[in-house]
Amino acid sequence: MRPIAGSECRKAAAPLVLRDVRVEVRQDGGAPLRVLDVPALHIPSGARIALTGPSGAGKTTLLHLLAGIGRPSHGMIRWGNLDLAGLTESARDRWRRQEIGLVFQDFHLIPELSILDNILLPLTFGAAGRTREFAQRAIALSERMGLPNPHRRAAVLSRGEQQRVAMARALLQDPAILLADEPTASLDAATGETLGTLLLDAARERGATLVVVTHDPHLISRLDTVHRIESGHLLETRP
Ligand SMILES: Nc1ncnc2c1ncn2[C@@H]1O[C@H](COP(=O)(O)OP(=O)(O)OP(=O)(O)O)[C@@H](O)[C@H]1O
Repeated sequence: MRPIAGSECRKAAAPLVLRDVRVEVRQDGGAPLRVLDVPALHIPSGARIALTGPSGAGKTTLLHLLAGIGRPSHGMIRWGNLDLAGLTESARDRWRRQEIGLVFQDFHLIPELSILDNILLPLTFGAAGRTREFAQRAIALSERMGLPNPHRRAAVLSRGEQQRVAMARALLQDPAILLADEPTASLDAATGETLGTLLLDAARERGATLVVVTHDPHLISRLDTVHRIESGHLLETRP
């Protein structure tokens, strides 16, 4: 497939290193409950990684830490020289807008807005501004994702179409790191395979690091490395 114009001038992703990362939560003033324990994790630049494991194991918690959404209770998270866990919330938000394309588990679309406006949504919060170039890029991404008329409202889209919008939005600013939470969940097999291919192609064309939370065996088989999490513990790695 044809790369989207403008994607040739991207930055390379930095490698990711986690050490002694723990997340503890407190509910109703009770004792802290450990929901994630990652003694060590290294994700090289441009790697394509699956995070898998049972429901409630801590996969989304880990993915959000990699995106700088929340901070660990303990430990170190570094992207290259950047100490992500040491940044303030606003600095992490800025960093995420510049470096990360994130596909949330439940899409995070605004139903009243069009496909196009949903794809352009990240510009509302960042410094980049909604330029003609970004609008053209959003239309190109929408076509690339196989979406219908970009002026249709998100409210009328199927789940597969919503997922395509979420993926186009994640690619808008040509991120060096792509993170996706269950991108093929609750889609039929054919749609899941198509969206998996779009995601893998997008990562490959950019040389982006790709981390995917998934239970989908077919998608897992197409990624380079599989990390399994159970009850908050990062257990095994399959190259
Ligand atoms: N802020 C929080 N407060 C209380 N519990 C939390 C919090 N964040 C995560 N948890 C708990 O941590 C555990 C891991 O949640 P997480 O969403 O990371 O699991 P998951 O592996 O992504 O699950 P699923 O596959 O069902 O999406 C769950 O038991 C969840 O309830």
